[in-house]
Amino acid sequence: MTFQTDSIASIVPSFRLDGRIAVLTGGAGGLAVVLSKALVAQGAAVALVDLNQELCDLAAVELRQWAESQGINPVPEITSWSCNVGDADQVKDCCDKINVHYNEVADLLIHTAGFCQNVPALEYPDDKAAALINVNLNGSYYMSKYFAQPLVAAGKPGSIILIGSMSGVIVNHPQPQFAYNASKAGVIHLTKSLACEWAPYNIRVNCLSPGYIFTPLTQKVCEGEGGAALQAAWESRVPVHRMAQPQEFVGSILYLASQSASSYTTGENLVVDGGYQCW
Ligand SMILES: NC(=O)c1ccc[n+]([C@@H]2O[C@H](COP(=O)([O-])OP(=O)(O)OC[C@H]3O[C@@H](n4cnc5c(N)ncnc54)[C@H](O)[C@@H]3O)[C@@H](O)[C@H]2O)c1
Ligand SMILES: OC[C@@H](O)C(O)[C@H](O)CO
Repeated sequence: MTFQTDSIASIVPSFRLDGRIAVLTGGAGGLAVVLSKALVAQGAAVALVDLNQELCDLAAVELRQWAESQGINPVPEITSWSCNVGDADQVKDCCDKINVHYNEVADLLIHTAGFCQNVPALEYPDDKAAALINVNLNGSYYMSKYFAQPLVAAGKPGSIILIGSMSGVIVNHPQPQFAYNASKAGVIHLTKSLACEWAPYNIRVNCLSPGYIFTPLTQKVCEGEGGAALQAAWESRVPVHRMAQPQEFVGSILYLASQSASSYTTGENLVVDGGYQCW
């Protein structure tokens, strides 16, 4: 493959996503609500997918209103879909319906759906731990597989961004969460495995692994009993001494989504954690 370097456009990548169709799971969640704005601002149509239909519908309405308020014209098509990502049949059905609706195969998957539980391993009910691993790890596989199959059939390139966590490379302290940590370590290695299998189809698969972010996932812990002390303990272990805001992940997502900026990036786990894993 030869690359031109005779114009600015052939050297400086574009982060525009015009014409792309993005499937954004966990679409009603704290990280996705901000990422969805960035996707729409860059010109992508967005299909929000979440277990919580009501909140997902509301997120779609609010996203459209936000885009209009920002003068984005035309507003790319925004839709809302209900799906349990831990159920393979539901995932296949949802991916198929999105492609039929847009009359085109979606080519960008950002998979944020997932959850965390703090339970000591010796006391964790087996079915509860298995259910978490099913959603976080198997769900990442189901979404990737049923997103990729139609792309391969259509011979269209695409980009998959799975959301791991720094918990996939370190063990958080002091809260116990072995099932979450193991599920996220699995997501990171799933990323590498799929990247190798799907490179021949021009489908790049990468993982973004955040540190602690202020979203409903952490807010319910930080605002509960003993939450302030826990947050202080977390922040004392972060070199930048604070938690992140969701918008601090937009740059990484746009980089991994852009076919020109990250054309040679696949199988990567991008850890964005304020330096947590350095200490
Ligand atoms: N918040 C953090 O500190 C943090 C740090 C690292 C990684 N992460 C990861 O980032 C992702 C997004 O987290 P967030 O902070 O936005 O959490 P969040 O709780 O705000 O959002 C998660 C969303 O996923 C949805 N969801 C959960 N289970 C689902 C299922 N079975 N099917 C479909 N949707 C489901 C929820 O309804 C929710 O809308 C998660 O994968 C999380 O593990 C979060
Ligand atoms: O490690 C950061 C996140 O994955 C998450 O916020 C945390 O582990 C929840 O306890």
